[in-house]
Amino acid sequence: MEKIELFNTLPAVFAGREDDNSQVWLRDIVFEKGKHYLISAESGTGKSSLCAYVYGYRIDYSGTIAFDGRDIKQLTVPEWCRVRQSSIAYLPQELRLFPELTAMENIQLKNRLTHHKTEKEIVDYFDQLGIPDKVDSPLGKLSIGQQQRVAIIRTLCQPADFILLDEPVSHLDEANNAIVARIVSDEASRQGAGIISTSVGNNVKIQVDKEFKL
Ligand SMILES: Nc1ncnc2c1ncn2[C@@H]1O[C@H](COP(=O)(O)OP(=O)(O)OP(=O)(O)O)[C@@H](O)[C@H]1O
Repeated sequence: MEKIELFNTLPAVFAGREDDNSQVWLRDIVFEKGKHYLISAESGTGKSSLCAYVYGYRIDYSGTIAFDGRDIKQLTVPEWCRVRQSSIAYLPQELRLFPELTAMENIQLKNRLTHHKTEKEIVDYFDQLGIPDKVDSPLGKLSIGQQQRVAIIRTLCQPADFILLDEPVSHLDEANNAIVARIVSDEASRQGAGIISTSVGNNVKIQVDKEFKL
């Protein structure tokens, strides 16, 4: 997938609103593979909704979202499966991890489907992110910031044209933010992938090609 486009898109919940100040809603914009886009906004302005639309979780919007010119509301279930297997890697804001499984088991749920990383590469990520002792810990016993790092590793265990990160460092300190920025941009460069990240202020410190205010 080379590009994701939005044409005059607006969440249904905002219907009737002019949205003059938004650089995303009710505008025509394009996200190109290989570039980093930051979507910054206040709480409640629709960052997570936008991510859910692009990942196909929700369709409660007007206007059109297109992958390489194709309206995504027309995609079939097998096409959505392919998108999620090989085109878009997604870090949801609410992480969507399983508390009763270990950190590694959570990641392997994804990686066993994609075979994208070796176990050693995954353990290396735990080391780099400062949680080497948490590999076999039940996820529910990790702090929220540690859980966020596990979810980031899981996101990287997926081939992608676009890496979609919904508030990826909201629970992390500056040092871990910098580490996440490095490993995400390394992975994006390896694959030539684009990055779309959202932020309410604490944005991941990856050089931005274009910022949109929601
Ligand atoms: N599943 C949903 N279905 C319909 N409307 C929703 C849904 N989730 C959120 N909304 C509404 O969409 C609007 C934007 O919410 P959203 O979660 O996208 O904002 P956000 O910018 O990500 O906020 P935050 O920074 O607090 O996470 C809110 O008015 C919210 O009530």
